[in-house]
Amino acid sequence: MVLLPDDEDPLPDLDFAKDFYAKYDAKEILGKGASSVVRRCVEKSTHKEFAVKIIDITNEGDGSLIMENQRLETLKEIQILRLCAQHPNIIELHDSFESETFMFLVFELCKKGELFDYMTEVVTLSEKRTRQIMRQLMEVIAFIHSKMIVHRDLKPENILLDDNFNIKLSDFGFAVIVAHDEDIDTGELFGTPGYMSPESIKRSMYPNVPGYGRPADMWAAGVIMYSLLVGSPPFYHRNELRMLRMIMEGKYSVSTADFQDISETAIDLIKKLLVVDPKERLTAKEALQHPFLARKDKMREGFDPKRKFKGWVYVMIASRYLQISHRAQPTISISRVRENPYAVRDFRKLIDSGAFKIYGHWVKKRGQNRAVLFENVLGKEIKK
Ligand SMILES: Nc1ncnc2c1ncn2[C@@H]1O[C@H](COP(=O)(O)OP(=O)(O)OP(=O)(O)O)[C@@H](O)[C@H]1O
Repeated sequence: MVLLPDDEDPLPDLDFAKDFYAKYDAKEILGKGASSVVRRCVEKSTHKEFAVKIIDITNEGDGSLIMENQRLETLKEIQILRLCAQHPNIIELHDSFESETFMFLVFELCKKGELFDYMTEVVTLSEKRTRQIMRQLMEVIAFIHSKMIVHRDLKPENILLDDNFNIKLSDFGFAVIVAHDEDIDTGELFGTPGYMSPESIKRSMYPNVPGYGRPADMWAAGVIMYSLLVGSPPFYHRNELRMLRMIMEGKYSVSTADFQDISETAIDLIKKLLVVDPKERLTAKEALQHPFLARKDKMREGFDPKRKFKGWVYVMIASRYLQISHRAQPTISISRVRENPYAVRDFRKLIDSGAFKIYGHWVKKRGQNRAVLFENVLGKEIKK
């Protein structure tokens, strides 16, 4: 057993992993999965950093019982990752090793971690930032779907970010290759409840409904887009069965205070992704043509004095407008804030970021306004 000074988790014995140790130095733990540990590692020949996913394929510490399923699933994941190797927004599998008891998958290192953590940190993303992420996500989906690969577990936890905040789709553990869009007809539920499509849930409940396929990924993309803009998922209920029912019925809201600052174009794309009938749902190629994603954000260009002068004129006009509108802004009355603090933009941001810091991003549920929590405290104080 090998132990690094900074963690308690043992590294696989040298004997079990000599091929890996011959090429790499294992470093600190980056994260853990259900049956895997991910560590930073350094390639000895190039001194380049990578992330190695070490999967234990035994269910006895001594390696006596090989979990053949785990091994076969990992081999299938490797095969799919190799098929996707050319895409810049898919995590690159650099190397892989198999010993009697462990499998080692060496991936490019994504230092910025998961999109999920980034969302928890920033609460909500601007439309511009959402557009950048969703465009990359749709390009990746269009790419894998052109190869008839269905990811089946798209969610912010499986989207890693590189140093430049480009997305890297990871975790192809549930991915399958299909021939047609109704090919996945297993009664077993795959994926993560909040991101599951209505058709995959129905398939698991009723044996005589059709199977599902690529559109299931587009549903998950809709859930991700909603969560990026709003900061909470569209479908949530503490009772999981109720949540699954909400998904099957496509019951979500785009009319709460959360949507006050969100453009019609963005809402329109969400609505066209979160369509219950998979045949009516946008494909990734179609989504890329949607005005929200097709819109070009201004790029930095070379110096142009005429444009620069024009820019200054706009700045002057805008600052004058801001001065006027600032003066004209209604003062926020205490009674208005007491009545509904969540309706006041600045308070909304404050409540959101406070709630996120304390509870994490699951706290905000559909139908539950976080202002209620705020009001309760305030109410009690007033009564005193
Ligand atoms: N290439 C990478 N670069 C940086 N961090 C990574 C990389 N791959 C995984 N991680 C980190 O390691 C953690 C565990 O990864 P892993 O893929 O094993 O997780 P998981 O998807 O939660 O597990 P499971 O495979 O059981 O579903 C992730 O949460 C992520 O933060």
